[in-house]
Amino acid sequence: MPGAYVALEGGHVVEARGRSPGTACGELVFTTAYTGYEESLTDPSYEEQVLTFSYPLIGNYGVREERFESDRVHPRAVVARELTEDVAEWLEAEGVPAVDHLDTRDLVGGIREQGAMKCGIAVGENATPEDALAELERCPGMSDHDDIGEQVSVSEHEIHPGDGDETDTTVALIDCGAKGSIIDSLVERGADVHVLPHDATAADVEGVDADVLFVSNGPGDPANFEAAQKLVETFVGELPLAGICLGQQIIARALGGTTEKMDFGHRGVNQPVRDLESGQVVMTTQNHGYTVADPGDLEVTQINVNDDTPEGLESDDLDILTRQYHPEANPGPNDTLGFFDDVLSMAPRRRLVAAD
Ligand SMILES: NC(=O)CC[C@H](N)C(=O)O
Repeated sequence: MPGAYVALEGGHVVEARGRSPGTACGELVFTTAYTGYEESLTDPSYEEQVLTFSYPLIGNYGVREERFESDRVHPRAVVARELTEDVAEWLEAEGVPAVDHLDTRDLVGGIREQGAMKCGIAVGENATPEDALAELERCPGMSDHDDIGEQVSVSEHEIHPGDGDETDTTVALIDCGAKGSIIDSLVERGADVHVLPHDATAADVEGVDADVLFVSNGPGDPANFEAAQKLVETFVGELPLAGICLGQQIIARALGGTTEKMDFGHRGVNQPVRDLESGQVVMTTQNHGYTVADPGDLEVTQINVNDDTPEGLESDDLDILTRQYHPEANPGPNDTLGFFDDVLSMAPRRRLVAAD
């Protein structure tokens, strides 16, 4: 596979070693996570992005399906300093182009200085720098993917019954590209989880008799999830609301807030977050390129220690609880798993049982 090229916005082309053939384009982003490559590569939030690993060796403990967060690889292409044979074979089987043996430090430095950028990739026997540039040329901007929810969401209602005999909570989870661990974290706590498509209607939510409306993580610009935002607007004050990452952004927008694109985002497993009430700092897993700029009617209760961006939003009056980071971890630390207990404690039926 002699030809392997990465064309960067501005026209600079970097030569690499081809590990999985094909052509692709996407938004070039990096994660600093040093483990959890299977979880990251199957996280639907990476749809339409090209994922660069800043940790130099990726694949050193193999590839196991039980660690996947969804049923396929989501980044359009993968870049690393060194990919093991296992990972290269997996990506080739999935039809996802991959390159290594390039200076990822330089690449990451460039993204930090210039921000996340478009890139084009061409890998194969006859691939040329011009092929990579042609990919770059045809690459849409992240916000132009207005059908991105369709690419990652379930198309039909799915039910995941809660663990244990008696369930006292039903969660309607709006699937904007949900990681499997979010569903598992709720099911493990006994909740029945009804996964609904990203464009579910109010009647769909009413049909499952939900105690909590939960908006999942997901890819792209939160402005492109109009249906989910409308659902939140419909149920605010009627049902407790919870959200993770894209879910936080959608809920903030529905409550009169705004979101904006960050320069290069937060992606990694050691992002420090401070709780403003307790002062406690916890380590979190993150993967986002947008942030809440104005929280609207919500209160900011947690912030990122590095740049003060909002990490937790709440409203006691309206029963709303959201996180910008990923409490479900996978990959990353389990410090914030208690979020799921806090979300379920907002459910009216749980409150009744707890009061008995
Ligand atoms: N993990 C996520 O939900 C990401 C949210 C959104 N796509 C962002 O990049 O900010």
